[in-house]
Amino acid sequence: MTSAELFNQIKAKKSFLCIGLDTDIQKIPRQLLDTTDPIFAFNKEIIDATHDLAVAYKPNLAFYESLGVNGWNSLEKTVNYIRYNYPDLFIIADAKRGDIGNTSNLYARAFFDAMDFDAVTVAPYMGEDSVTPFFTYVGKWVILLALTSNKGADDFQYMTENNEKLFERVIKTSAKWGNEDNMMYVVGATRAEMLADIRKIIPNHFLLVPGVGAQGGSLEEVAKNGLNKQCGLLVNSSRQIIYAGKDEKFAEKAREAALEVRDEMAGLLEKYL
Ligand SMILES: O=C(O)c1cc(=O)[nH]c(=O)n1[C@@H]1O[C@H](COP(=O)(O)O)[C@@H](O)[C@H]1O
Repeated sequence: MTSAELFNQIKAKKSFLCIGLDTDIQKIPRQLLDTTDPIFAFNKEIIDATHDLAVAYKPNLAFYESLGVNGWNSLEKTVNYIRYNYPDLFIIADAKRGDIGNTSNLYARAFFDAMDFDAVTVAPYMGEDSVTPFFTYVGKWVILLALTSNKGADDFQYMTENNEKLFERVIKTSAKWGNEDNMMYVVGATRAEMLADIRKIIPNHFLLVPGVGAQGGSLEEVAKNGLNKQCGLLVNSSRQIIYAGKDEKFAEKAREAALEVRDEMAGLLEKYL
């Protein structure tokens, strides 16, 4: 998918919402536990109830890998379900990978060939040859961690040399490895005050912004500082949406929560775009 195609979807849906499928076997409604694949059953209902309000879904791999081979099967079924039923949606493997080139090649094959994800989150620490193998798959994306939403972001990401913070250096250097149609950056919503500076370095790239909802980031702040002329934002919310309801009406409640976020996004697109 190109950035222009993504923007078309955003305009049509008046939404830049990415729903995080952080599906936790201990949090899903009990009645699903009797089905053959509770994780997939939960995801399917959430996706069916929200697909017209979101432009992307982001399964976080930890929730699937922690269940062993069954989790991996649920993940694959989820990706295929979205791909075949709602082909316009953008699917992100939140895997935070990256290794020596020879190994990154196989991570790329895993997410883009064995499975049909559109994008994978990648950690920048190992540098260029750990990232570029993902670009061999045309139409697929790397989403590089730049400034993360967690407290630990303070440990390294703000280190400064010659007036340049480490995350700014990561963005500046890595922007040369790819382009605006195969590379996005993660910037936490809890760090929205840095978005204006980040936009000076990469005015046109898409950003994946997690940290609204359960982590307390402000959607208004993110939009005000982060929107560009092609929207340029995918804002992720996981727990706030998928666990909005706990009983048999969980999918309906997830839709209500997603609708609330989508309506706010529609207003922000009108206000700032
Ligand atoms: O790469 C990510 O998606 C990510 C980066 C980051 O800086 N912060 C962050 O929360 N995430 C992920 O985004 C999701 C946030 O979930 P909620 O806090 O429940 O909305 C989780 O899957 C996190 O792993």
